[in-house]
Amino acid sequence: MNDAAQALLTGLNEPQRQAVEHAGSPLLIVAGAGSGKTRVLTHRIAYLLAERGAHPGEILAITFTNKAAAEMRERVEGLIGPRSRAMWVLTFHSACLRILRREAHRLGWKPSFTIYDTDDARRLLTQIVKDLGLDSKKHSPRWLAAEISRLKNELIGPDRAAAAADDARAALVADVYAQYDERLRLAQAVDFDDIIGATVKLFREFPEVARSYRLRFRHVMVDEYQDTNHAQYTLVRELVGTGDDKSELCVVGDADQSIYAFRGATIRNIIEFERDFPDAKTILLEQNYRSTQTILDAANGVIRNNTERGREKRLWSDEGTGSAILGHTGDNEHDEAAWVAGRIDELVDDKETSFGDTAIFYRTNAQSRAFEEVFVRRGIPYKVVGGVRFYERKEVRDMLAYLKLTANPDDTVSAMRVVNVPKRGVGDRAVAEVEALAARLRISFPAALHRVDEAPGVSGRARTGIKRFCEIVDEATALAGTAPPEEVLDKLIADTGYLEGLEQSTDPRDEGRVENLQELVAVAHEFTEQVVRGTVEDDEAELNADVPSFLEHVALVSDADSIPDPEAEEGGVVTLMTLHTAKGLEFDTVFLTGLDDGLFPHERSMNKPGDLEEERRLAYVGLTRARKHLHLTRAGTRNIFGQPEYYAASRFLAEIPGDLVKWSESAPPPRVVKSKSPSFGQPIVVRNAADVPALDVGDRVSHDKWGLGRVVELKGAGPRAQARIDFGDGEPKWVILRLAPISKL
Ligand SMILES: Nc1ncnc2c1ncn2[C@@H]1O[C@H](COP(=O)(O)OP(=O)(O)OP(=O)(O)O)[C@@H](O)[C@H]1O
Ligand SMILES: [Mg+2]
Repeated sequence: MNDAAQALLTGLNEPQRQAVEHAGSPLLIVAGAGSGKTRVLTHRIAYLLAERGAHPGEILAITFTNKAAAEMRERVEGLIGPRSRAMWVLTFHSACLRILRREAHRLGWKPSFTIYDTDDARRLLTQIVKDLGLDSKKHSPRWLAAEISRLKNELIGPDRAAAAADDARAALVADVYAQYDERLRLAQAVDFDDIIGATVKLFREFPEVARSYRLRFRHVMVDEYQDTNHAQYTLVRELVGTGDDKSELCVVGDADQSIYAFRGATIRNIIEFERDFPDAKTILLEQNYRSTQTILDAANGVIRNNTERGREKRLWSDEGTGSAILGHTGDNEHDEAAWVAGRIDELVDDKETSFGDTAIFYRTNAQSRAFEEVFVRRGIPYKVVGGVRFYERKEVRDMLAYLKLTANPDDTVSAMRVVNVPKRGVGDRAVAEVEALAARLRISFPAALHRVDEAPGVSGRARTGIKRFCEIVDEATALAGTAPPEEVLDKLIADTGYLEGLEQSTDPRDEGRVENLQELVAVAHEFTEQVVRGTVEDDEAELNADVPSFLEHVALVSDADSIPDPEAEEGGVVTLMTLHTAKGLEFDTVFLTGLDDGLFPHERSMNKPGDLEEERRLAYVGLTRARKHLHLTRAGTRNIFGQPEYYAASRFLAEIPGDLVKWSESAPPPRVVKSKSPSFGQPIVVRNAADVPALDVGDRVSHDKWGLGRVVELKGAGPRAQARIDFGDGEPKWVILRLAPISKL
């Protein structure tokens, strides 16, 4: 064995080493949390290259979140250097998208097809419910979306759904499903579930295509295998194959951490791996390297109560007993949050932890608010993962809808969204007329907008508005052919008059909206730069600094991606997130909050044993994220619609051996409050193009919020002028001069 390979094996225990060295038959690694599953995957990748002569291009490693994929890429690069760039270390969705973009023509799609996210899909369903004359209260788009998603995750198409429908409800779902798919097709769009389903379809209908990918990816690896659904499982099977040319498969997972049943995940895939792949080998890992024995004992105490568990595992740790788990029952949710804040200050002051190594978990997003309030007051830097996410904000979505139209002229949902945004006199009636025209000509809605003259019922005012809309989109489309995405966005923001609208608004929230648009342009610019520098994940330079690549990048950004990099800021920031986003991550200090029965376990899960077990797995995931300091808190009383409601302690607490937890009597005394009040900034000003300050590189400027800075780079002119300014606090920031509250010194 060569030295590089040898070095990879040291620092692994015996079963881990076996897993890394195993060759040939399919390999399953089942093991509890923190036992090094992900570590085995990354070392295996490096070992394949170092010892078994694999080429980076032959490796496909799949995981569930972009954050996890990025982390895996980083770890592999740490082991083997820049050669890792040619590897596909991706989420299921991005791997499939890459394949689909290349092969779309075989399925009769244009390569520029659009991705509809949850919100787009729901809008389309709302439209269909309306068109079919259904009662949207009885058949909510949300419910229909969930039903259709469930069918897609099972790889059941509209025809099969219709054939299998044995009651009126199922028949109705099948009907809507058929309509929905047809409209997606007309709009040249796919939803999230389709991304996987269509790739399976591609492989099944074109075996030679499947074979070409199989011959390319000789090694396929899947992390968090317990969370695969049927479609993803099938995809893996098709990709790996069963014949003589099959590739090597290695999956790792933990049945106790399966928490995505609502997306069709089934632990069947892990439990029956040996049946699905008859010559499979299974390796168990039992040593946990993450947590103290105390934390493990607590986690084991809880998960032991599940009946559906797959293989029995006995996790142990060498880290010693460590400190006791601390518990606190608040008087209400504010008291709970205050105790958490006090404890964080204490640990940070004692240098036991840093903000960046601290996480707060809760069952539902709404619980973050109480923590945010007290953190702001106490000056604890924090970041919420999830909630109203940047890409879900209205103004951001509006601009992305325009941008999508420049990439896909048939994108119906986007066109409907913004044809009258900002208002240009295109009312519901005009939209209905154009829709009728589209149906008559069998073309997409935006295509029909371009032929509005053939729709006699459209009023003169609406007609003018529609023509203006088409003009804006067409001009931006032309620009998109040659310019990077931020320029196209800039032009759209200017041409649509979106900013002027916000400027005239007296709604204080519109200030934030302007900032969000500015941020969006900055995101696009950053993307372009990364592509140019080659620091975006890059397979044979398929990502370009253009609108379609940018949209793809944006579409794939998931919650977990906004988790801050602890190195980014000294000491980092505390991360607040739901238990679902916490999987695979680890932190020195963890607060598992809201342990009130009815909240966690959630009351919806209490009547079905299967659902309760899923909640318990969620608790297990939460508990096992902690390395050293674990805290369990509850509010006892919570305000629900203004009324105090009393909650009993979560039943999971009773499952933790009592001697492991030290419950506090009262909150630690409040500490000196650091001043850091939320800023309610200046009213926004959108400058006329003529008033944009003339700047040169090197000029000193003052920004209302960020203070003094120096210009390091300039681009664009007139209304689109941007400057990159170094405020001396990390990466220089890009600002749009027309928007930024900036003056030259
Ligand atoms: N043999 C080992 N020697 C030292 N550290 C190890 C070893 N194996 C794993 N670790 C460390 O233990 C921690 C947990 O490992 P890893 O994240 O790979 O576990 P996991 O099984 O994937 O956990 P999860 O189930 O939560 O995803 C990591 O910090 C990892 O570097
Ligand atoms: Mg892992």
